Amino acid sequence: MTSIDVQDLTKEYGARRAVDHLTFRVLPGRVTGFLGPNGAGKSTTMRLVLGLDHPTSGTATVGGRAYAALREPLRHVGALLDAQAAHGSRTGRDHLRVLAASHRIPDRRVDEVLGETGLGSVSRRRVRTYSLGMRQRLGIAAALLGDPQVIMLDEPSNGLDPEGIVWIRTLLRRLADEGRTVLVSSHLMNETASFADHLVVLGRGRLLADTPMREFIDGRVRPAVRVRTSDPAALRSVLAGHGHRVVEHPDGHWTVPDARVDDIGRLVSAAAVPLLELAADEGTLEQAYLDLTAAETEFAAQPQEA
Ligand SMILES: Nc1ncnc2c1ncn2[C@@H]1O[C@H](COP(=O)(O)OP(=O)(O)OP(=O)(O)O)[C@@H](O)[C@H]1O
Repeated sequence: MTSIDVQDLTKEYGARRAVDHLTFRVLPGRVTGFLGPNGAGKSTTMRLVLGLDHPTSGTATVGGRAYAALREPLRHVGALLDAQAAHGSRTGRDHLRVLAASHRIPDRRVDEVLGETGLGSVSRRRVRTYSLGMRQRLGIAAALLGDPQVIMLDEPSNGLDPEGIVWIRTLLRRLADEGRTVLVSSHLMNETASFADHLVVLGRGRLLADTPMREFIDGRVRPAVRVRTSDPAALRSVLAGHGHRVVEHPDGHWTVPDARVDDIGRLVSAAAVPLLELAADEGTLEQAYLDLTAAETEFAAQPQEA
């Protein structure tokens, strides 16, 4: 089983502790979203896993071994940390061929990953002419080159167009379904919610959460019901009669906080109140995340004095 294991990991840069006694495990067969405010230590953790930096203390291993101890590491771990890493004067194809040659990976595989990442038609152009989205795709192609069991991507949706965002979502799901270990950092909550099964959340270098995504949301966002009626007086009366508060929105829909859709549905239909809409208002990852990280954000905007 090829997991990423981070054990009591600490990294200090001078007086600044970027990663602080961090312990978590990323398991195969699912996509783990890696979240945290700016400066929380996500990239540093990924760099430590890849042996690009040395921990002050603790360990980070892949399949039980330090990255530096892996022979032909691209065959074990594929990573995208910095989309600008490719040489601008090389073509995309040559960039991948150089990487492939260093790991005895056949050129055939270069063409496969170029096709898979949609870069086939631009593969003979120099990287310096690539858009940010194309560079991201090239970085992802490099990560996939060695057909690794473990994939780590730092902000892979960055610069991708809507079609690219759908593509990356499908790719991540497929990689997890193939039994690979997939760790993906992102600042985009809707995006992360669309592909992650599990979350690891950092704040100021420490672990804030390591839970399945559904539990993460349900544990922090209370259930509510969204409702719309053509008879507001009747709806208000039946809900108030059963002790429910309502929040009325300008577009005409109401929210009933701390309520379950089945209960509200029963009450309203028993009272024969006409309904135009009735739905469970499920919490979003964004709501849950902001609730958790409110105290951990180093660079929040300050309210302006009037
Ligand atoms: N090479 C370095 N030298 C000094 N400080 C560093 C270095 N790399 C990271 N840091 C500091 O460590 C902390 C964690 O940074 P890191 O880039 O890991 O956070 P992050 O969660 O990836 O942030 P972001 O979401 O903004 O990418 C920050 O305070 C950062 O300034």
